[in-house]
Amino acid sequence: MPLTTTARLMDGTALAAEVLATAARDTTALTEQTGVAPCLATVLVGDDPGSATYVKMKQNRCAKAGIRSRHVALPATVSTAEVVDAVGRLSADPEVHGILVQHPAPPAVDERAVFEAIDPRKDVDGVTLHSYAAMSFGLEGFASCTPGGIMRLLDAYEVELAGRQAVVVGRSPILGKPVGMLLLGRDATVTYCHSRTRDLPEITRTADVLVAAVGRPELLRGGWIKPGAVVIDAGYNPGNVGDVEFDSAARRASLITPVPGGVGPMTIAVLLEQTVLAATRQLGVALASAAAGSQSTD
Ligand SMILES: Nc1nc2c(c(=O)[nH]1)N[C@@H](CN(C=O)c1ccc(C(=O)N[C@@H](CCC(=O)O)C(=O)O)cc1)CN2
Repeated sequence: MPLTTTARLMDGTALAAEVLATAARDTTALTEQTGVAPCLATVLVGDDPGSATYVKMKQNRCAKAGIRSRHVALPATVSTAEVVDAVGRLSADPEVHGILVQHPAPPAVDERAVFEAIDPRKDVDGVTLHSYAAMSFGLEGFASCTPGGIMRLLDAYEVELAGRQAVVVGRSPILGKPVGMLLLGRDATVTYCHSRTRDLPEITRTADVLVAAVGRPELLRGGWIKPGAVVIDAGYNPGNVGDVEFDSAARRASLITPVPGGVGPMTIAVLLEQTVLAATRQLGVALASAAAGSQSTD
C-alpha cells in the first residue's frame, strides 16, 4: 500500500548547505583580512567506528570550507589526566580557534573533566559548563551544536515557539538538556521526559513541538504524536535510524525532520559556523556576514 505522508519535511541537508556556504565565504574573508585561516582541533579518544566516522565528516566539511583542522587521536586505554592535558594544550595554542572532543569518550575517561579543559572561547561544540550557563541565560557563547541546529531548523520553517508546548524526550548534557533551555529561551513551555517518566505517550501527545533526543530507535510512534505537531527527530542510532517511527509520525505531524537528512547535517554546519565565529573573535576582526552577527542564544 502506498504511504500517504501528510507532514512537510524539514530539509536539514539544504539548510546545512546554506550555513556551510556562509561559513566558507566568511572563512575566505577572514583569511584574506588576517592571513590566518580558522582552525578546528578534533579529539577522538578510543576506537568507536561511529565516532571516527563523525570526526572524519567534520574534517571533510572543514576542508571544503577552507577551515584547517588538527587531529589528536588517543587510545581507549588513556587516562583522564592525559586527555585533559592534551585538550589543555590545544586550549593554550593560539593557532587553534575551536576544539571538538568527540562524545562519547570511553567509560573510564571522565568526559566532564575533559570538556572543562576546553577554553570557553574555543568551545565551538558548546559542551562546557560555561557555554551551557551562557546559553541558558541568553548570553554570548556557543550553543551545543545539535540543539543550535534544531533551533535553526525551527526558525527556517517559521515554527512559532512562544507559548507553545514543547516536549523534549531525553536529558543528555549535549542534546536534551540544552535544547530544552533554548526552547525555554524562546518562551516555549518546556517539559522534559526521560527514562523515569511515567506514561510517556500521554505527555508526548500534549506537544506542539516534540523533540526526540533519547537514542532509542523508533521509540516514539505515530499514535504518540498530537495531530499537527512539529516533530524533530534528533536520534542518530546505528543504521541511520531515528528515535521516531517516521512513517506513522509523518501521517500525524505538520512538519517533521527525516533521518538521515534532518538534524544530523545541521550539527556539523553549526560546528563550522561557530568555529569561524570563534576565530573571528580571537583574531579581533569584524565580519559583515549574517553568521558573524547571528549568534544570539536568547
Ligand atoms: N562532541 C560531540 N559529540 C557528538 C555530537 C556532537 O554534537 N558533539 N553529536 C553526535 C554525533 N554527531 C556528531 O558528532 C553527528 C551525528 C550525525 C550526523 C549526520 O549528519 N548524520 C547524517 C547521516 C550520516 C551518514 O550519512 O552516515 C544525517 O542525519 O543525515 C552528524 C553528526 C554524538 N557525538
